[in-house]
Amino acid sequence: MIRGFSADQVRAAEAPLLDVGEPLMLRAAHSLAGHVREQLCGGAIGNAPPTQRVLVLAGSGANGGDGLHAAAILRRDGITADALLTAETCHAEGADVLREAGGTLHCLAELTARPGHALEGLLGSSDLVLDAILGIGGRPEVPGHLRRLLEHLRRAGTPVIAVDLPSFLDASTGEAAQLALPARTTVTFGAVKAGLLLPGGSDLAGDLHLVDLGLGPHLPSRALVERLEDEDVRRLWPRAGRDDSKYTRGVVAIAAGSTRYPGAAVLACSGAARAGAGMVRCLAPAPVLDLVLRARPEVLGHPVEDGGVDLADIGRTQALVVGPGLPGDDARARSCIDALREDGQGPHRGVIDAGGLDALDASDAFGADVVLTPHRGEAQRLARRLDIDPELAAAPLARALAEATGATVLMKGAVTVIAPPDPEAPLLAQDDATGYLATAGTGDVLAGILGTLLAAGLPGPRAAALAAVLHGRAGRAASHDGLVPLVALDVAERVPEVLATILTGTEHHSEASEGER
Ligand SMILES: NC(=O)C1=CN([C@@H]2O[C@H](COP(=O)(O)OP(=O)(O)OC[C@H]3O[C@@H](n4cnc5c(N)ncnc54)[C@H](OP(=O)(O)O)[C@@H]3O)[C@@H](O)[C@H]2O)[C@@H](O)CC1
Ligand SMILES: Nc1ncnc2c1ncn2[C@@H]1O[C@H](COP(=O)(O)OP(=O)(O)O)[C@@H](O)[C@H]1O
Ligand SMILES: [K+]
Repeated sequence: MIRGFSADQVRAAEAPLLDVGEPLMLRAAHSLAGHVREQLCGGAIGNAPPTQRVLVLAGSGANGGDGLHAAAILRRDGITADALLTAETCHAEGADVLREAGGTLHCLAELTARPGHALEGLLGSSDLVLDAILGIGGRPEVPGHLRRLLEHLRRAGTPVIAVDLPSFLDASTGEAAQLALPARTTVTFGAVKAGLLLPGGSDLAGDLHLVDLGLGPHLPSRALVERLEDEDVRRLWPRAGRDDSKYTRGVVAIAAGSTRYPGAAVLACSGAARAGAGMVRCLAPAPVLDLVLRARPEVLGHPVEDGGVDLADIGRTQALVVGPGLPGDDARARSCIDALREDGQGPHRGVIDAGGLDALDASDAFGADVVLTPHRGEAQRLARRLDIDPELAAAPLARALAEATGATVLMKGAVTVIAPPDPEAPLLAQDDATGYLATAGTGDVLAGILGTLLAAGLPGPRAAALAAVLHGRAGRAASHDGLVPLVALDVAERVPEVLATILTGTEHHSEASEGER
């Protein structure tokens, strides 16, 4: 598990080490320089091709200091590293050691004041840029004098390593300035910053590489944000045992599909079946069931008429999925929501998606094992009805909806954010997907996968994060790692193979960490 902390939490954890004189900046700089060497020449010191040049963009604070120290270390290893100072002041000790090591410190204000293209010339001769303009003290706004620099680097596509975090990113919330530089890798010090895991920061960070500075014992036991990795999937995934029956493994009932959107039922039932439900029931009008059973003969069909469903009639069910392909006024939406409510007949675990979300009102209250799965538009519509500011960013919007409904909220997007109803519990943020998942019907598949995990008895927030991992990875597999388009049913069909890869640990996975996840 990757655990993300706020800027204040990181500063508080660093304080006792700095008080006793631990050389944290030097340690950070050595690890950073090591990483740069690895990028340039596979880790062999003194072996860098002499033509490759590193340029450190150094701001006024300690983040700039990390970059300047790292440049000096690289120089001492025979790698050409210089600095471009982006502010009026810079980290004095870092500047001294880089000068002593033979490096040049260019000044941005001077270069831009010169006639001609001195700045572009310097940038054009750099093979790798270290972004050390701002660290955890940075605000997500770009001052005017830095625009030309950032615009040029974005256009040129020069590889960037972010020092601690991409500059102009809020370390705690993930909010980023539009011109912030996307990094190939982020080398982050002491602890992963929460903003690197959330929408905004996660889009900029590239591969995460955590440098252990010994902060572990000083970090709070609760992180702000968590992210599941393969080892977590291996730990949490429900396995079938010798004593299991289809009922003990979990029965999921899915109220989905209508005359207008019949395919949604096929997709949701396929997601549920492929994720390993003991049994999938589908509650839908007869023509929809006909379609579902042609695609998935293993599903049990429960025909419904206009008047909704009597759940007491359908037999044992551990989780209920309601909403894919339902108009908000479909009678199944209200009867299933009533069952899922804290004061309802149960089951008290399930998924409310799509049309189900549009049928919710302010009086509906749930427990944490009910998961709402809105995309941004659905979340905003629901927020308006619940008197919540619909313009909030994804994470605070998910938090507010969870608090208002008592349910877990899974907010869809390139980064999927999951808010448990307990405001003190960490958010979960998964970034496993591909833009090719932005195609009709993939959300229906996700609802089915999640329904199966809830039916197996997993707690709402964990089930939601696991479903997001599986769904994102299946999307990646179906699109050949983001190379070719996919259709929603492909995503369901790829779930078993992706799961097998994760459970057997046969795929290279995130390199985040030198110990402190
Ligand atoms: N502490 C430790 O033990 C260790 C810390 N380490 C390193 O320290 C880093 C934190 O350093 P830091 O606190 O000096 O903050 P940093 O982000 O470099 O600069 C903040 C300055 O920038 C300014 N500023 C802010 N936003 C701005 C904007 N949009 N545009 C322009 N300016 C802006 C702001 O000025 P203000 O405007 O607020 O007066 C302030 O002066 C951390 O990320 C890690 O790399 C490592 O060495 C390991 C050990
Ligand atoms: N740009 C993107 N990158 C990665 N995943 C995405 C992107 N856009 C959407 N997704 C994912 O695709 C799914 C789309 O769900 P949804 O919008 O409900 O689709 P539908 O209602 O058509 O089934 C969600 O799981 C979402 O996280
Ligand atoms: K930085």
